Amino acid sequence: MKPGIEEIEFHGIPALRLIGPQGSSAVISRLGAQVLSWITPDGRERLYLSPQAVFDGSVAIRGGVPVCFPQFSDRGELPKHGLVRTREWQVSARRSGDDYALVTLETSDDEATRALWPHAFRLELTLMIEADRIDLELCVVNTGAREFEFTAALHTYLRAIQVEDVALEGLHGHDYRDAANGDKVVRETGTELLVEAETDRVYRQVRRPQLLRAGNLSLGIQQQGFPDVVVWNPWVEKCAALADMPADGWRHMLCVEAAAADTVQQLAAGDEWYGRQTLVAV
Ligand SMILES: O=P(O)(O)OC[C@H]1O[C@@H](O)[C@H](O)[C@@H](O)[C@@H]1O
Repeated sequence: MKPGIEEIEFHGIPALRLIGPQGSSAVISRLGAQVLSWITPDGRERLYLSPQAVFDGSVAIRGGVPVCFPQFSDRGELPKHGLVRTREWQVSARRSGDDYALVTLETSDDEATRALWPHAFRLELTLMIEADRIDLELCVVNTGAREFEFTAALHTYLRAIQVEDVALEGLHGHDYRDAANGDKVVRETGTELLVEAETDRVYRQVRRPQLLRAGNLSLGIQQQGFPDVVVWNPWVEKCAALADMPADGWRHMLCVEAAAADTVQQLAAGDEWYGRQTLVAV
């Protein structure tokens, strides 16, 4: 099948399916511009989407790649992870060629966002699929007359058969803020990160790619523009407290997020900022 783009309903909401080369595909919803599925040519789903996720816009969809902006997590006065996860985005570009398909969705400030955050902005989220990879790019445009500050993330939920069998390489030597341990700042001394308990870390100023080794679901992960990498798994107890996760959900996911979480970004009036995350099946 030639690469292309189809309008579909996914769990009852409008979405786009990108057909990539060699049987690959991805789904992105207009709600939150959230990538909800990525299937590689081997037929495997690479993203985690909770079977109890809610799709009515009352809360963010649990899984895939939520877009966090203009605030990461609860590090500020705004709702957790910002304002755009439950917004309807518009499709502003779509194209495909022999070896790729690409869509861009966008959203901008309105009365509801300005009531909470008094700034004018436009966000564009571009998803491109090729045979063995997806690229996600978040573009932030300051359309107002004053500089603003923001934090942001592509909050990627990677699927794991069993998270206890996963090892994440590439973070050695970086400092991280350990949100699961009183926000202590710790230097990573291990060559691989194993998930053996609740994990909620912001690795700072990461310039190397990571390798997620997980049996035959291994992935290369790379980012540009985003300075930090967040690694999150709620483990048993915190997962049990999440209404939209099944009891064993923690076992089948690991969030490896491209983020500007601890490094606040400043954007002058009229300027644009770009952050990207690339996932490659290896
Ligand atoms: O439940 P939410 O709002 O999707 O957030 C999930 C998690 O997102 C992670 O990025 C944060 O580091 C965690 O602290 C947080 O719990």
